[in-house]
Amino acid sequence: MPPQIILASASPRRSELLRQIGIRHLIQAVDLDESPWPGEAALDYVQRVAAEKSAACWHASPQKLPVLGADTSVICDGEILGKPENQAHAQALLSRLSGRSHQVYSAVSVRGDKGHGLALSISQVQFRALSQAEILAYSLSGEPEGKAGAYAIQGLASVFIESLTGSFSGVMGLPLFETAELLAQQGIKVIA
Ligand SMILES: Cc1cn([C@H]2C[C@H](O)[C@@H](COP(=O)(O)OP(=O)(O)OP(=O)(O)O)O2)c(=O)[nH]c1=O
Repeated sequence: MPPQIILASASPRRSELLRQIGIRHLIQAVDLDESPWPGEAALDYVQRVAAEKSAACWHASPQKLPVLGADTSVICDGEILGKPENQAHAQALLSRLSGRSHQVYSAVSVRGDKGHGLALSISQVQFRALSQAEILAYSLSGEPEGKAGAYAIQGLASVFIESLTGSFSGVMGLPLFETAELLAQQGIKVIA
């Protein structure tokens, strides 16, 4: 069966989530400067970066398949936490999240012959208090690497999460409700 879309992302989580809903895709990751602009609000930032990822791939792509780009950011006290640079940074990020709630913003952008669609998913995640031993062990597990906020809801960190309001798939990197709506705009149906 031929691919239905191009996924403009190096994230294995996004590919896994697309597979979960049966969307056949090629992977063509794009390399962008993902730094926030000075004074840029987090809500604007995630949407801009998702749109830039799909645009870069769409303009470079010879196959005229719809292109999907996404961006996921963890926001604590209005600040974008980003991915950990090393284990010490991962521990610092986890200490910030311990015993409190934060937001996860996930934006999806789909471009195709039928135009451009952009959607945003906002989730609220409550972490229980983490001990120093847990923060250390988790940072050594390798799981924080490459993950916004230094944790993976789909992994071991699930035991830190007291509650989630919003979208599990959105926190993991690709909100599937919004994704299905954007794909439908391009004539791609997930179910019937
Ligand atoms: C919060 C959270 C994030 N993540 C991941 C999803 C994304 O891969 C990553 C956020 O970084 P992104 O910059 O959104 O994506 P990426 O760099 O992995 O891939 P690309 O830019 O090529 O699209 O964090 C999880 O896997 N689980 C989680 O619980």
